[in-house]
Formats: sequence, structure tokens, C-alpha cells
Amino acid sequence: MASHSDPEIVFDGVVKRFGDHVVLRDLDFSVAPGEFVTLIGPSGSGKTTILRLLMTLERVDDGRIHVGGECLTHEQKGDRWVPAGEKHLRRMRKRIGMVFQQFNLFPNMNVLQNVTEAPVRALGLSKSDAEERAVELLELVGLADKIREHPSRLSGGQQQRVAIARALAMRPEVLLLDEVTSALDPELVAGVLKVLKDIATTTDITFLCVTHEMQFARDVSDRVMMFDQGQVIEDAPPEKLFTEPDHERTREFLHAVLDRP
Ligand SMILES: Nc1ncnc2c1ncn2[C@@H]1O[C@H](COP(=O)(O)OP(=O)(O)OP(=O)(O)O)[C@@H](O)[C@H]1O
Repeated sequence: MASHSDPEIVFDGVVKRFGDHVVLRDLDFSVAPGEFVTLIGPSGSGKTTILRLLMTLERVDDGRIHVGGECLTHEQKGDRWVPAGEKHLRRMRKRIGMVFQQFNLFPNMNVLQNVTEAPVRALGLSKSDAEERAVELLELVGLADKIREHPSRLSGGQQQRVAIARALAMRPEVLLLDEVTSALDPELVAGVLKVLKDIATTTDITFLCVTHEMQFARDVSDRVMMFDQGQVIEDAPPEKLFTEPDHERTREFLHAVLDRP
């Protein structure tokens, strides 16, 4: 069982390769319960791979990942630890939600159905309980008046807010955010970020976020991890990392992204 002092997420010596390409090399980090941690770093440095490992969309080549005090990647069979089987992964997956760059809503379902489908199917909630909760969440993301609309009638920002409500409907302990505003028109970005900030500050969900929105990262994160060539090269509160980074590589990276027109 997890105790209060256990970190919510632990990467312990994680290695991930694609063929000969080592994307994560002996990666160690942890995230405390309720913390909001943002991963920044150059394109191709492995940030999305970290989220995909947590979603069990990829398997580690070495090392272990723990979530909520339990091993995600391996399970005990008798006195041996073996790579996690499908049943273990399915159970663990329910604890982790993810919001992607693309909203991935079901086009043939209305907003309410999109938010209730998984809780009814995967958590076994009754339809009326799932709907009650979905309406609360859709109010939280500012879409109470859209519950009968189909996704195609919504703006990108509204669709992304439905995707956020859908992820929250599964009551995740951990919410992973992967470039959630990248596919949005610039004028829709602020509304989505505001919703996320409200959720981050009013719930005890643990967040691991990949974003190029540096102002958002600075505003919301408890910690920012600068990631390069498969490892965390700097890990600091945002006010430190964005103003006086220790590492030259972090300085160069911030200079490049903050100067972008
Ligand atoms: N399924 C895959 N097969 C082969 N190579 C992959 C696969 N997924 C990722 N990679 C490679 O792993 C590296 C890390 O990719 P990843 O998407 O994690 O980077 P990232 O830091 O999230 O980049 P970006 O900021 O551009 O999204 C890249 O070189 C990528 O080409």
C-alpha cells in the first residue's frame, strides 16, 4: 500500500530504445502527490515517450516505473517480478488520464456521451451517476450549454475542454498533458490553459505536463524539468529555472523558445 510520503510517480533507471536509438537512458525522477511538474526540452528529446510509457502505450527496455506506490511496469508472480501482464496494466491504467494534442473525441457521440462513455464502460458507473458527474465537469470546463452538441459543432478549444472533462470523469490520480494547446488557434489557447490552471489549483491530481507554453509552465508548475538527450539535466522551481538556470543547455533552450516570434 502507498503511504502519504510515497511519491506519486517514480521513474527508476528507465531505459527506452527504438532500435539502436536510445531515447531514455537510465532515467530517474519522481513526482510528489498533487505536484504539477512540467517537462521541457528540445524536440525529439523523449518527453512524449515518458508520457507514453506512463500510459502503457510503450514498454520500458529496462528499469521500473511506479505509480501511487505500485509498480506499473512489473508485477510479482510468486517470488519473481515479471513484466506486467495485460490485466495488471488495465487496472493501473485506470489511475492515469491523458489529454493529447489531438482531442480524439468520438465524432458520432454528443458531448455528454463522450464524457460518460468511459466511466460507464470501464468504471462500471450507472448511466445516471456518470451523467450527473459529467454535467458537473462540463460546468467546470465552461461547457454546460453544449452537452447535446456533437464535437464537429464545437471550436478546437471547446473540443479540448470536452477532452479534459472526459479525462477527469475517470477520476485519475495522475493527469498527463501532452502539448494540449498545440493544435489550437492562438485565440483559443488561453481558455484551455485557464481551465487547466483552475483544475490544477483546486484538485489533488498529480500533473505531468509537456508544453511549449512557457508562460503557462511558469504560472502553474511546482517544478520544471529540463530534459535533454534522454536525461533530466536540470530540475528546479519555475522561478529559478526560467530566470537563473544552472545549465548552459537550459539557457540556450530557453533563449531559443522565448525569442521565437
Ligand atoms: N514508435 C517509435 N519508433 C521509432 N522511434 C520513435 C518512436 N517514438 C518516438 N521515437 C523517437 O524517439 C525520440 C523521442 O521522441 P519523443 O516524441 O518522445 O520526443 P519529444 O521530446 O516529445 O519531441 P517533441 O517535442 O518534438 O514532441 C525521437 O527521436 C523519435 O523520433
